[in-house]
Amino acid sequence: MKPLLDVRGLVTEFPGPSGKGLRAVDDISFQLSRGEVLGLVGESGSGKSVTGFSLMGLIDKPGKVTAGQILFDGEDLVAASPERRRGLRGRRIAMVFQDPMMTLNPVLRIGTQITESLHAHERISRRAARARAREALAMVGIPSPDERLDAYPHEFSGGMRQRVAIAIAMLHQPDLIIADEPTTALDVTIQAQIISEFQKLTEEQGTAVIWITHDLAIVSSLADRIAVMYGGRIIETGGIASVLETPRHPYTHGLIRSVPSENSRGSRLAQIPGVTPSLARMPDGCAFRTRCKRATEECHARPEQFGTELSYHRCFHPYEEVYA
Ligand SMILES: Nc1ncnc2c1ncn2[C@@H]1O[C@H](COP(=O)(O)OP(=O)(O)OP(=O)(O)O)[C@@H](O)[C@H]1O
Repeated sequence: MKPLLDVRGLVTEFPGPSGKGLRAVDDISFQLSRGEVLGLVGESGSGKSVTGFSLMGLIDKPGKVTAGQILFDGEDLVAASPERRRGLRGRRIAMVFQDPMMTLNPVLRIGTQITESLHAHERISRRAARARAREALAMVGIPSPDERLDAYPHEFSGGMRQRVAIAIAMLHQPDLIIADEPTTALDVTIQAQIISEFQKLTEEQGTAVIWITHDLAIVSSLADRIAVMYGGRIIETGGIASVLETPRHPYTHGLIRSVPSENSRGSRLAQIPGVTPSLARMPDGCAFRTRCKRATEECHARPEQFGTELSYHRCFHPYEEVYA
């Protein structure tokens, strides 16, 4: 069956100091089926968010997608007009951000924001839109939804604001939601509630999800597959159990073995020893070679992708050698 999303050789660049484009996303390819959940993980700066924004068509100038295709239900979004992309955004592809205020307007009542979002894509009466808005808030567990429709975003707690942002993302039953660390800024108990409710909703509606996170514990509990990013590249991808149990790339192995540092809210931020090179200084060949204790001469050449598209790794060294 045709995948819902088929990303082929995607490159997103920002201008570097010397005028040369720096690749924040560097030739990535992956597929996603309907209803499937892909965990996109990697250290800070590895290109996860830029991947999400590229898929949404939200890369701000002078950044740009410079190569590749994003086939969404067979249609190449890279080649699509800005109007077409706007028409898909929020309706068939939605995004939930770490900060719900990226979605919410601070000066508009929540009910108005939800009904405006409905009117943007549907012909619907004011009365019906208000009823839908009430249902949307109830669906994400907002108590007394009728009264809360008239509240402003600042009258909600951080967790409740994120629930509202999720309600807006789910409003048109999109085929795909890109969730960019939506719970990282929340307390751990609230995180767990929101993750499980989000998972329930997306499962019920058959929504495919790209869940962007530093936290391997989160992806292990909700993703079907995982793609591991480093230096803008996907260096390993596969089924969640096989990658987490038998990682094939030393970077993935390092992420799994690293003692995660916790932010003040208790989110686990994956970080392995050594400094991630800046985009301008990303080594050629295997990007990870400057931090890899197994690196040899051959790692200076760029590794070829091998294995099938859904399960490949880009380390030259045989598994036994890497983990000996
Ligand atoms: N607007 C921009 N202009 C220039 N460079 C950018 C811009 N946005 C992102 N980058 C660069 O792209 C690279 C990837 O950033 P990205 O935000 O995707 O990382 P990430 O993996 O999501 O990290 P984090 O988990 O910390 O959010 C970084 O080197 C970042 O500095």
